[in-house]
Amino acid sequence: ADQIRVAIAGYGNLGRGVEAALRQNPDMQLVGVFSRRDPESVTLLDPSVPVYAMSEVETFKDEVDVMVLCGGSKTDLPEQGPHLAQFFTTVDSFDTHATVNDYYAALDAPAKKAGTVAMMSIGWDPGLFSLNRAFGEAVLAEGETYSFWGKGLSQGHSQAVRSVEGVKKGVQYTLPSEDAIARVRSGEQPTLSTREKHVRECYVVLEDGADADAVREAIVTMPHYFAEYDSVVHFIDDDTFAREHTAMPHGGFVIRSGVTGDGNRQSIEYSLKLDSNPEFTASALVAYARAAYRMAKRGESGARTVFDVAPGLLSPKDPAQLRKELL
Ligand SMILES: NC(=O)C1=CN([C@@H]2O[C@H](COP(=O)(O)OP(=O)(O)OC[C@H]3O[C@@H](n4cnc5c(N)ncnc54)[C@H](OP(=O)(O)O)[C@@H]3O)[C@@H](O)[C@H]2O)C=CC1
Ligand SMILES: N[C@@H](C[C@H]1CC(C(=O)O)=NO1)C(=O)O
Repeated sequence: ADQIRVAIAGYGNLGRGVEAALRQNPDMQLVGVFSRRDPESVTLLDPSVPVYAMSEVETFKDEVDVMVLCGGSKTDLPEQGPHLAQFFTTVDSFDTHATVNDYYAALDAPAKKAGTVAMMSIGWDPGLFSLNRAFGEAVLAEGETYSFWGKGLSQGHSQAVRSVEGVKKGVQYTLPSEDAIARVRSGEQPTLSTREKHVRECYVVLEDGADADAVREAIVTMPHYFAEYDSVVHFIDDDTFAREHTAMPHGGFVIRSGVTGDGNRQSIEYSLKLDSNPEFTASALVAYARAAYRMAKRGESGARTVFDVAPGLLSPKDPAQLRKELL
C-alpha cells in the first residue's frame, strides 16, 4: 500500500523526535520539513530530506497527507494550528491546559471548512495521561484522580522559559512532592492544590546585558505555566548548560484511587519512565498521525482529541491481527 506522506512544521526537539519516530513506522514517509528559519541553517538527522521555508507551506497542500505541528504551545501553535488546518490534516501536542477549549474551537472552524482533521493535544500529558484519567473516572465512578510528573524536563515549560525576553537558553524541571505522592498512594484521597503537588525549577542562560531580576519575575509570574506553582530560577553560564542540561528525561503517573459499589477499595495506575521526553511524545504524534490520516480519508473533518480516536486506528496492524491482542 502507498505510504502515508508526513511533513513536519517546526524543527526543534519535537520535530527531531518525529523525524526519528517515522524511521520506525514503514507505512509512513517523511516528505519534508518546514521551518521559519533559513532552511540552510536547519540540520536534520537525514540530510536527504528537504527543508522548506514555512512561507511556502501552502504550495505543498496536495503533497502531504498529514502535517505534524512541532511548534511551541505557548507561542507557535495558537497561530500555526488554525492557519495550517486550512490546508492539511494536522496533529499537534498543544499542552496549555487552561486554554484547551479555546484552541479546540480555533482549530475546529478552519478544519471543518477545509474538510481536514485537526488532531490536537497528542502526547503523554495531554495525550496518554488524559486517556487514563478518563478511563479511571469512567470505571471508578467514586474516587479521586491524581497526576504526578517528574522529576524531569517539561518541554512546554522549557519552551515557555525560552520565550521570555532576555533568555538565551532555558530548561524547566518539574519535581513532584514526595509527601503528596505518599498520601495518594496510601489511599488517603487528599485534596491537593496545584502548588502542593509539584515545584518548578528553571535553569537559564541570559542574553548578554539581560536583567536577571526582570527575567526571573517574568518567569515566576507567568500565568498557566508558573504563577500557580512555587518556582525557582537559577542563572548559569553556557558551559554549565551544555554540560548539565542537554538531556530531556521525564516521566510520571496517573492514579485513580476509589471504591466500587459494595465498598471495596480499588486503584488504577498508569506510569511512564522516559529517557527522552521529545522522542516519546513524537512517537505518540506519529501513531496519532496514522489515525488522523484514516479518519480524514473516511470523510471526517474538524478538531479531534485523543478522546475521539478509536484505539484500533492507531495500529499499523490490520484489525484481524490486532484482535489477536485482545487477550
Ligand atoms: N502533550 C505532551 O505530552 C507534550 C507536549 N509538548 C509540546 O511540544 C512543544 C514543543 O517542544 P520543543 O520541541 O521542545 O520546543 P522547541 O523550543 O525545541 O521548538 C519549538 C520551535 O522553536 C523553533 N526552534 C527550534 N530550535 C530553534 C533554534 N535553535 N533557534 C530558533 N528557533 C528554534 C522551531 O520552529 P522553526 O523550525 O519554525 O524555527 C520549533 O518548532 C512544547 O511547547 C510543548 O507544548 C512537548 C512534550 C510533551
Ligand atoms: N506537556 C508536558 C508533558 C507533561 C510534563 C508536565 C510537567 O512537567 O509539568 N506536564 O505534562 C511537556 O511539555 O513536557
